[in-house]
Amino acid sequence: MASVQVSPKDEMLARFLDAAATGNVAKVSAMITHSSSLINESGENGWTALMLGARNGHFKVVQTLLTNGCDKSSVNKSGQTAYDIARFWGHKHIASLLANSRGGNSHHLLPSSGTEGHENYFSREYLNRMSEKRTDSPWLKAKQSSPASVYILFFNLNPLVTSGADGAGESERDFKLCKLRWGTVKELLTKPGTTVIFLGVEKQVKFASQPPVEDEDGLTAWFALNAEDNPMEDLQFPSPNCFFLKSTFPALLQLSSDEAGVIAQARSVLAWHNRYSFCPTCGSRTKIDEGGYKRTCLKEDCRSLQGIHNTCYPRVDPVVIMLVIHPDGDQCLLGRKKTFPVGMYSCLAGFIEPGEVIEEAVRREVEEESGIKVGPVQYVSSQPWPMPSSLMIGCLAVAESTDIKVDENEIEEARWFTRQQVIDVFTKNSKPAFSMAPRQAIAHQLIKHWIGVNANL
Ligand SMILES: NC(=O)c1ccc[n+]([C@@H]2O[C@H](COP(=O)([O-])OP(=O)(O)OC[C@H]3O[C@@H](n4cnc5c(N)ncnc54)[C@H](O)[C@@H]3O)[C@@H](O)[C@H]2O)c1
Ligand SMILES: [Mg+2]
Ligand SMILES: [Mg+2]
Ligand SMILES: [Mg+2]
Ligand SMILES: [Zn+2]
Repeated sequence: MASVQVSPKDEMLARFLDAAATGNVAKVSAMITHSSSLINESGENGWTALMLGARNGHFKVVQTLLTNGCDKSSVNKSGQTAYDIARFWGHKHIASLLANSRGGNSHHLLPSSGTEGHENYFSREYLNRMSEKRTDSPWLKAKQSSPASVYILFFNLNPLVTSGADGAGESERDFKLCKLRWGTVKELLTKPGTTVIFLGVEKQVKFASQPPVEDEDGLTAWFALNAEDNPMEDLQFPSPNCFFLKSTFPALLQLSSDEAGVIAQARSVLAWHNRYSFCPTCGSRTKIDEGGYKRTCLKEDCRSLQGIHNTCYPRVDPVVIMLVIHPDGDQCLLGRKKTFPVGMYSCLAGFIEPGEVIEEAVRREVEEESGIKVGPVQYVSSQPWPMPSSLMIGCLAVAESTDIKVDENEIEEARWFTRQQVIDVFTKNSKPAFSMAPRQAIAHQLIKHWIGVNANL
């Protein structure tokens, strides 16, 4: 009996399809490098390598084929695409990968809701900054000595606060800013190491504790002071319960929303003065201008006096912080730094570099820290983080790969957590898989946003 002749071409195709069906990524990759036309060839019943990889749940095979330009739209003799097959067999993240790479769009994994209504801790603008008044010296001078003006005091960049809750641990307390009057701080204002900045005027509502003193123009100005030496001995404080916060974190997270916003502004500007004592261009002495919003070099021929220079103004360091969503849409990537409390995981974050847009910074930082490649990025909300002057730019992002490889210099571990594990942490349903950053951190709000929007929590 004559045996059926198999051509070398058919034999190669059979080996290629078998490699895809059994998840042999190395072989698939090697064969398409050697013979690129194989990639879209079909065998029995019109099944391509992509369909076989999708059928058997081989994510990396599918990914390799897609990366090498495989046609995702081909159908088998039953009219199914690789995407249909992956869905039918329940390989959700392969289906997502295929769906996303159809036209390269995985935006459907991102919530379509707007970002209005997001208010993060440290974000509330309680004061009207009135920047136009910063150059109005007579107005500023009058406001400084007005009995209606409010002073908040810092020592070592820690605010003077009062706390009602006796005996409670520092982290559970509700701190309130001590609002001082000119009469109390006027001696301090004359001391050489004291920095004073104008914060703005109260928008409308006054703090209940504030005495009803008003200026003629009806504007209550706020100033912030940073003292170089501990001012406690020299000053008479209105309440014996006033004290300077000892630690910045987490104590600064225990203020009311109104006061946290004022602290974000004041602490960042004061920290800038504290750390930029001399002209960054020539090293000479500087003087403080514009209500504390500018430092001008005192050396006449300094280059920083020619034109406008960012070295003269308070700095803000933009940081991207992102919740990365798995291609299956049902998991998110969280990491932990060595310094985190045991069991705590949070969003990845990193400073934006010069010449970089937000989206690219998200992609670079995620890949640097976790090895994950990121596709679409969606802005959600932002948060000033006055330690000393970051602006956290909160985003959701969709991963295009899933294998984690952490940069151990930056983070200790990164993991995918399922939506259910995250929900369990929020609802305290069962033994949680991890602990969350505090609610005042934008990381917490980003995670909640993802869960809330997708799971109607
Ligand atoms: N609010 C939140 O929920 C939240 C969450 C995570 C991180 N953060 C803050 O985000 C910031 C950045 O995150 P990261 O540390 O992961 O960044 P990162 O991943 O970029 O790594 C930090 C390193 O970047 C370098 N760097 C570059 N520019 C810098 C700059 N302007 N200031 C300081 N270091 C700079 C330093 O070597 C530093 O060690 C941190 O300050 C952190 O406090 C806030
Ligand atoms: Mg980093
Ligand atoms: Mg980082
Ligand atoms: Mg970085
Ligand atoms: Zn100079």
